[in-house]
Amino acid sequence: MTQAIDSTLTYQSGFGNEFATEAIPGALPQGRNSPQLAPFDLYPELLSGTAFTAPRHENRRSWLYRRQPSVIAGRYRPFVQTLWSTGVEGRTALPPEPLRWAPPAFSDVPADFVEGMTTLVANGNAAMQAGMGALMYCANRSMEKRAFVNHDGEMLVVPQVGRLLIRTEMGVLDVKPGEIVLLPRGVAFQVTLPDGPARGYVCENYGAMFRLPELGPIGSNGLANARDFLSPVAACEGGEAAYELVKKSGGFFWTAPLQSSPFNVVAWHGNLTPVKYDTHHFMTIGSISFDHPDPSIFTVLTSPSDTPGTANCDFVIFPPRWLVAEDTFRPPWYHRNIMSEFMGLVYGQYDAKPGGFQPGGASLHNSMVPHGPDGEAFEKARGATLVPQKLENTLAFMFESRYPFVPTSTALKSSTLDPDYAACWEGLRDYSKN
Ligand SMILES: O=C(O)Cc1cc(O)ccc1O
Ligand SMILES: [Fe+2]
Repeated sequence: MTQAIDSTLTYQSGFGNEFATEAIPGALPQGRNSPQLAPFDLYPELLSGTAFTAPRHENRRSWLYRRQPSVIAGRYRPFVQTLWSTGVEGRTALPPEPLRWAPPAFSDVPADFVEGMTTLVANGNAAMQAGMGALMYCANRSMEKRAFVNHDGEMLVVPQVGRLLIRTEMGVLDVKPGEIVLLPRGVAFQVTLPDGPARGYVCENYGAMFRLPELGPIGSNGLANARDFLSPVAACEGGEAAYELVKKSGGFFWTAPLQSSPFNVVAWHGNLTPVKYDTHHFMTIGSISFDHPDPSIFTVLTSPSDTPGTANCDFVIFPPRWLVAEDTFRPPWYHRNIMSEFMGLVYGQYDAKPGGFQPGGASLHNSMVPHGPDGEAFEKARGATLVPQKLENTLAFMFESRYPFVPTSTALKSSTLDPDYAACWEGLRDYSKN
């Protein structure tokens, strides 16, 4: 009952499609979901990602046909993971100024994807299904016979260093820097590191599931196209190997022994599935006349809140693109935003911060905190000859949320916190006095 995993994995394309996939032909019941006896005596199990009664266009669920139901597990005991915190823990007095972190160093202490996770900033409350955490992982070993399930939110993973081979209940995904992967709430997964140490960013989204943004006047194509999202095919793991199941629930971590693999789904159908997306497929839109547009044109995925147009979280990328705007200050403007901005850099340079913002680093510009291009970027842009210019080999991103982020005490105490970030704007002198 095993489907081989190799570097040429098969995927199904589309976002939110009704998929149907069988590791063994005939494993899906036809014309019904839960027959008295399912093919091969598999157990039908429903995974609901939205309320049963969610509107049809938002409703997400999948039927899994598995060798044993996921309720089979030993007793749960507490599991220690103190760096991965959830939501806003108490009040932290935070100066209303920008913050920036250098990339976290790889350590020799063995850590897998779960052990190597650290929350930098978070907002909201997982139990209230609002808000999100922005985390970074630094992993140097695979999750050997360990599976992880997150009850608190879906996980949007943005690898920055190293490939991730992610086995999920629905199948296997191979993800590298430049790609992203979205792991639904409650789906078991296991991360192995085929190329050695890995580092990256995670949005742990406690709120409504990420979806593609509306395109409005852009029309029916563009930005992230639905067909470029790839979902795994069913890949049941064979054998009776024992596993450890680690769960995160209500901000607490638990561990339970499993007698056999939780990746025992032989077939599944439905529209709730992990997906990966290669950001190179993003159809970027920008100004071909004048003025710097709002960064919402770079939205890949959005998690809405109850207020229209005011996201729980927007996932926004700054990919390679041409700058052609005339009579325009081309980098981002100086601004204050009611939305809160957490940023990371996967590779290359970010045009507003040519120095100081390093790949693997992070920045936080919270609600109403003034920010914009650093002195170097400003000087370059105000004097630039405005010929068409291509920004190449660059990928920055933003988790933008309506809820201000609270940094964790770990993040505030970290040696990676830049004590001198504000200095990057010191050179912005008053030119009007000339
Ligand atoms: O602050 C930032 O660097 C992110 C950002 C980019 C942009 O082009 C416009 C607004 C904005 O917040
Ligand atoms: Fe900004």
